[in-house]
Amino acid sequence: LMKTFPTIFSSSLIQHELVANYSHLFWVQGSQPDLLPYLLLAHTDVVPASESDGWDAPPFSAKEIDGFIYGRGTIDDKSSVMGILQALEYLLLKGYAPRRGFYISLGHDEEVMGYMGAVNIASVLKQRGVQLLFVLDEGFAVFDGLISGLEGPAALIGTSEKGFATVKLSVSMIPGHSSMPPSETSIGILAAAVKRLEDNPMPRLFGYGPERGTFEHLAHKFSVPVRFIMSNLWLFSPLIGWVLERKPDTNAFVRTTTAVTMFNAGVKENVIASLAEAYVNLRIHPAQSLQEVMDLIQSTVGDQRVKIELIDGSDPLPVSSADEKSFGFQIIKKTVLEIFSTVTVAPGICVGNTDSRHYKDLTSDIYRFIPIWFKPGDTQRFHGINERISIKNYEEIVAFYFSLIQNCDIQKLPEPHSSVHEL
Ligand SMILES: CCCCCCCC/C=C\CCCCCCCC(=O)NCC(=O)O
Ligand SMILES: [Zn+2]
Ligand SMILES: [Zn+2]
Repeated sequence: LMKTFPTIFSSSLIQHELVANYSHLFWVQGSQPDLLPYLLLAHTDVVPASESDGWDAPPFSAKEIDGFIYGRGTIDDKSSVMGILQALEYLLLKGYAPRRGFYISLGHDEEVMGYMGAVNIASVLKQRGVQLLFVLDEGFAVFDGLISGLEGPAALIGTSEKGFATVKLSVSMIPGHSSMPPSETSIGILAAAVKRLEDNPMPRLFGYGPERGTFEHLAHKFSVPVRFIMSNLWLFSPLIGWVLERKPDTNAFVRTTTAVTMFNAGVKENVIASLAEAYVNLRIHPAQSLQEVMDLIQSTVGDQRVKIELIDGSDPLPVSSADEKSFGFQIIKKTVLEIFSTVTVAPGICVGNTDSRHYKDLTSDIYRFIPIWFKPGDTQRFHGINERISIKNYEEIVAFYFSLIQNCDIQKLPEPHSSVHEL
């Protein structure tokens, strides 16, 4: 970073510090100290990737194919790390000095919950008495063609994020010779418990959380018969929920999702396994609590031999403002529309978790959005194979932050236009 962005690291306007050895915190001084600062967030770590899973290019090669850069992290979250810094480097080179000061925080362990990076940066800022106007992190994006009937792309700005639970299920039994097996093994008991969880998804809750506002915002962009349905969610929520749950990416809006992500058991082919363990990762719909989810897991597993432990978890996050007076939301929206004039901007509930949740004591307004385009098939690239970003889209991301930083320099939002009736 120091080699690529020399102006940032030598600017007298910028203080840079390392937190918890590997996370970066930048303070960009504004000329008007009375303006409340904001925070741009991203992270430098990535989830693992293995070429043998079927990548078209080695996952750490950043190889360009047909206008796309392939590599783990190109979506999550290097485009944002580099986009923010590239935009700031350009601005400084042009002689720009912001009026409103801002922080840039780059965590190093977001994919393992941010307990070292984001947690320590948030605590440093808290000790310094910092209050933030808003926080902008990764999370949601521009979605194009993911919901049938929706005309044109939609930029969803995450005004909240789902809660989560990581639950360990385990079954222990006395090991023995595989030639004299008991009628049930630890592996069989655990597999049956896991299957019951997969066969009995958490209840459909579409319409009971902030996702309702998303679809109300988007209603006018649906083709005519669907528009009527979307405009009457009080009546049609069950029907829409039923349609959305058919695809994994839209099912995430509908309910608490249940993903069995790890399963380990056995040490040798002729020994009855003494221990079988599985990890289940759930993302909690805003209309449910962590405790309610734990109770449902208990009753669905319904077998005292399966030990159920909550390893980590949190309730869904508070909902940030998205009205006409919301500085952060309106500035992000304005900036999106400057870059992509044809998209519809709407608030949404981010289906994954982000470092931004660790900053909730420093601000009441947290937004999750990077202007990355997701077309059909692209959501599977997130933590999956062939993660990639188009060079054009990367330029748009840089342009987005370049513009956003300048747009934040206004003192306050212009007054909303009064209607004739109000006059
Ligand atoms: C017009 C509406 C279409 C909506 C389709 C939404 C599909 C959502 C697809 C992708 C977004 C996924 C966001 C996840 C961001 C989380 C970042 C992350 O990996 N955090 C770690 C973690 O959650 O474990
Ligand atoms: Zn991420
Ligand atoms: Zn991630």
